[in-house]
Amino acid sequence: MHKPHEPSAVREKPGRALLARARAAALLIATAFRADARRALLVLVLAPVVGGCGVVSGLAIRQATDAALRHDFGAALTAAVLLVAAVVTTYTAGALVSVLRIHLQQRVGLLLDRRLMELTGGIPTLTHHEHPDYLDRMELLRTHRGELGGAFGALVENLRALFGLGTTLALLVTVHPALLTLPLFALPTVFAAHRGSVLIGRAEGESAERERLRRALLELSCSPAAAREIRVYGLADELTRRHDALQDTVRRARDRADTRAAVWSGGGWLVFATGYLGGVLLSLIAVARGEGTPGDVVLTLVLGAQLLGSVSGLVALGSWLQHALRAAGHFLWLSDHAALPENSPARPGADPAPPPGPGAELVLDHVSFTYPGTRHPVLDDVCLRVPAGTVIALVGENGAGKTTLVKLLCRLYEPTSGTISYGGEDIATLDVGAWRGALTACFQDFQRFELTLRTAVGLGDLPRADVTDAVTGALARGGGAGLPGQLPHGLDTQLGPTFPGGVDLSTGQWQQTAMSRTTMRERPALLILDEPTASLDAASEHELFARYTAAARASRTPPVTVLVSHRFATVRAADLIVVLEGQGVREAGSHPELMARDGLYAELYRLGTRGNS
Ligand SMILES: Nc1ncnc2c1ncn2[C@@H]1O[C@H](COP(=O)(O)OP(=O)(O)OP(=O)(O)O)[C@@H](O)[C@H]1O
Repeated sequence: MHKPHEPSAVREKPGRALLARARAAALLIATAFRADARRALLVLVLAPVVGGCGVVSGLAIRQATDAALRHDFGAALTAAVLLVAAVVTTYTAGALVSVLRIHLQQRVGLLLDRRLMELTGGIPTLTHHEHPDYLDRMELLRTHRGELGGAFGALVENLRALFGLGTTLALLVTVHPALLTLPLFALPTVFAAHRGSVLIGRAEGESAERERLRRALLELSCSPAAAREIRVYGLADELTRRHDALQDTVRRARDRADTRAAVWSGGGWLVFATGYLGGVLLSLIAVARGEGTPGDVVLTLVLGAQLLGSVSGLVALGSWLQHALRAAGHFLWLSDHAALPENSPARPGADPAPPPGPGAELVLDHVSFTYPGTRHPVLDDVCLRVPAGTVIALVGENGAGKTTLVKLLCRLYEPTSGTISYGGEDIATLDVGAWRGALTACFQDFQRFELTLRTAVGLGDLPRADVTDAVTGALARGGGAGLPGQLPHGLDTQLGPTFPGGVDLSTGQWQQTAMSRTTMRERPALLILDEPTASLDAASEHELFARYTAAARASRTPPVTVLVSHRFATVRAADLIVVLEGQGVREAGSHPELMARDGLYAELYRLGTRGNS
């Protein structure tokens, strides 16, 4: 199992890093072309042109200097016109490149955001949420998401700077071949910047898990849901202390990396400054010996300064590019992860069958399940046969595995061994989307969708989400018939305090929207009710479940209804009661059968109803 203080697997193997960067660059260029092919092409052509303009300016300055010293007015004027043209092109084309770059950056960022939603939402099970690697990558992606958008811009700017550097060097050679060695003095600067960026990236990777925990504490402290308990238990200071401790370790690790990166960078610049000084001396000596013109000295000074600008620009841009490519690399990791066979909605090689229609038998055949990353099975060798139309209640102490069984039925996890079949078909071989479309479920920790009441209920059956009769029918079945009348704009009331004019509901009212959402699908094969009514009183819960089960039983194609509840007044009405204990089924039968057996159920029942007798 992953230990909190182990270095994260986010760290890259050096051999693979180059390939990963190349893939990331290809992803950015391809996304830019998908976003806007014409502008992407224009910016990729214009960027080198702008980069090369600096050299034209240098040539014009040399020409103007020598012509002025010769008192050649015509040649000096031509050089001046060339200089102005080069400067104007640099600024106008440069401005155009910047505008295009920003436009494309935004489009690329939006496309990648959208893809990110597809990737995270498209993984059919919840298993990936158990992987520390996945969580760490997501944390890094969240932190550096902004850089993803800017990544294409980093590529363009590097292209411009690289072209500028190349042409500057080509011209320096014409002054003195030895000046070609000048870039060698720039190499330590580039290496130092790369080294610094690697150190910073490594520190970020290694502290990603602590940073994720820090952020979780921050979110917890700001969460309205946690606000009451934080105050009642006086947790604010403790949360802040834990947050600060994590922040300190993260900051220390990152500060250490920043300092080491700065030392590398300073050393690199010192080497370059020495080379530049040597280059200028060389051209001065050449003029003193009559081997060059004063224009050459001016050119060396101008190009040397330009080289300095190009190299420093390239170094800064290079580290921008490194960060951007690293962010794109996290994105690619996620993309690869989502493409793994176990994360694919369809099993490889299988042609998923549609699920059998409602009104069929549900069978659990030797089902075992262990949560990923853990050792002990939560369910072990569970066998159950549930005929069509049965209302089955799952009972057991906290942690007995009731919700886990429900998650397996919804295919949010796959059994570690054994099969679950419906109508004779192993549900693992069915199309996962179609299987989920055939069931409906209300969970203990249901979602409070901050939408209009109509949509919050209607999205229980998306194709009919806007059909008023369908929504009001679902509200009636789900115990929320009175809700529209209690809200200022009826079905069209915006729910939730986040939105302007949004109305917050009581816990019971939120529960009614969730229960109503569950009844939007009219002919489900499987109806799952996993303690969604915990905050209703026992009598209301009993009445609601009685209504649900009566409607289910009256259907011509009755679903299997799976009920999880700790309330025995509700449970006793089920056709089949399954008591889970010690990873398996301890007892199963109807209420009279189990009471006659006088086993665990009878004991729990007596305990659960003692207060009511
Ligand atoms: N995502 C998870 N990763 C690892 N273990 C988990 C996970 N979810 C649940 N468990 C463990 O599985 C066991 C069964 O949990 P489950 O939620 O199924 O119990 P339950 O019977 O529904 O409990 P309750 O009545 O409290 O809702 C518990 O020991 C729990 O700690």
